[in-house]
Amino acid sequence: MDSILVVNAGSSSVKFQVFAAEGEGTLRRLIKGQVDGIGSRPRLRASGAGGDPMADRAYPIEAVADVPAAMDIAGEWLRNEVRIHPLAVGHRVVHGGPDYERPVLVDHGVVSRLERFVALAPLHQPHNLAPIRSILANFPEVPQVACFDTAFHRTHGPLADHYAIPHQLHAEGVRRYGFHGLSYEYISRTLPQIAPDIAKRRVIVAHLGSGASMCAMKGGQSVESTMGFTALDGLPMGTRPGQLDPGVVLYLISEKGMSASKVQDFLYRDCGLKGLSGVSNDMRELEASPDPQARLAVDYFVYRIGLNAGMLAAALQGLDAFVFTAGIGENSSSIRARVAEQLGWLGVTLDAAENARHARLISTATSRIPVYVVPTDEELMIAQHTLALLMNGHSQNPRHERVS
Ligand SMILES: Nc1ncnc2c1ncn2[C@@H]1O[C@H](COP(=O)(O)OP(=O)(O)O)[C@@H](O)[C@H]1O
Ligand SMILES: CC(=O)OP(=O)(O)O
Ligand SMILES: [Mg+2]
Repeated sequence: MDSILVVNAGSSSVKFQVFAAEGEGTLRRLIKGQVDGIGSRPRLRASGAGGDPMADRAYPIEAVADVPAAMDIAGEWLRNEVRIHPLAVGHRVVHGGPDYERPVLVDHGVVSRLERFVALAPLHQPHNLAPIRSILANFPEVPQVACFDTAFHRTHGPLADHYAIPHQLHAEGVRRYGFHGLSYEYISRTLPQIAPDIAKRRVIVAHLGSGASMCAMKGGQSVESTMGFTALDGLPMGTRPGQLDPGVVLYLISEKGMSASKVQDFLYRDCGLKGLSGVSNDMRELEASPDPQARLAVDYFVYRIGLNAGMLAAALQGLDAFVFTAGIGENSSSIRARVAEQLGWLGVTLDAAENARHARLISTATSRIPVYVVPTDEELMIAQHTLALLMNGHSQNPRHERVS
């Protein structure tokens, strides 16, 4: 059977899915899996078409210390135990820079152009490109498609796209790209099935995972994002600080004598929930911890989501709905409840029981702003783009099938 393998390396997880490509551009999910808890509680889990478990293995923290180690575990399982031979492979590539506004078939030239953005996404880009390079070297006949986090945000107008810096830097690519675009694209294509009228209006989507950002959408298109040139800006994340006065970076260099690479490591790996709590980068561990610093980190996360929601509501000149997605947004009813409290002044009232059972609609019938939980599916988005590129040579409007 013709299958498409999708690989999505995030900052705390490697996610993968295998789809059967059936006639007329239809996809059927065969396998869904992930290695998550990298650096905290590593675990490989995978399930088959009907959700039947295929693997569930825990690893000691030192056995899966980073994303490449997680990638090896997922790759070995798929090769040696599932024995898949995909027709094509679709990859999430976090940074597409100014050149790529849609998915692209990969060759050596594309890989070298994407390597230029490694410095702009050091937690992701190297891990996105490593499997592409390895498949190019070992299975050059297998088509590969790169799908970009940045592409969905290319609808930003000039005000959202600029920093107040000399124009020459913007011309050479120092812009507010925005990330998590495959997740937002999936929500944008799914919302019309859930709430058709609302999908046409002003919506804030909060992608709260290990990396976290929010997107202001109007009519299903991105008009503003909390992330910018890199995936460091905006909300606090597992190990990244989110919005930070650039003066702090100058202080680290001039007063602490830190080199550029030390500062890079610090900002990408030692800050955020991990740095502030001193306990963990993993929201599950912070929520379970009695440590006051862990509580401060969770409070800060919730507070900054509220502040940024105010900013995005201003960009949209109002708000018609709020959507939670990604690891924390889909699974933590207590974070959702606390964020909703912050959004009370905008007209949000949660239904505690619906929130506790992770319902699709979690606001009360009288809430002025409806609040939804929509599990994201970046891998399905990537599979659709990959199939569309293989079939038509372009991927502007992939079919959006619901898959089991
Ligand atoms: N039940 C849960 N409660 C709270 N947080 C959760 C839960 N399940 C997952 N998470 C959090 O979600 C985050 C991972 O989200 P995910 O979207 O998979 O991240 P990424 O793709 O960036 O690696 C982690 O911080 C993890 O602790
Ligand atoms: C861009 C980004 O932060 O991605 P992730 O949340 O998957 O780490
Ligand atoms: Mg992710």
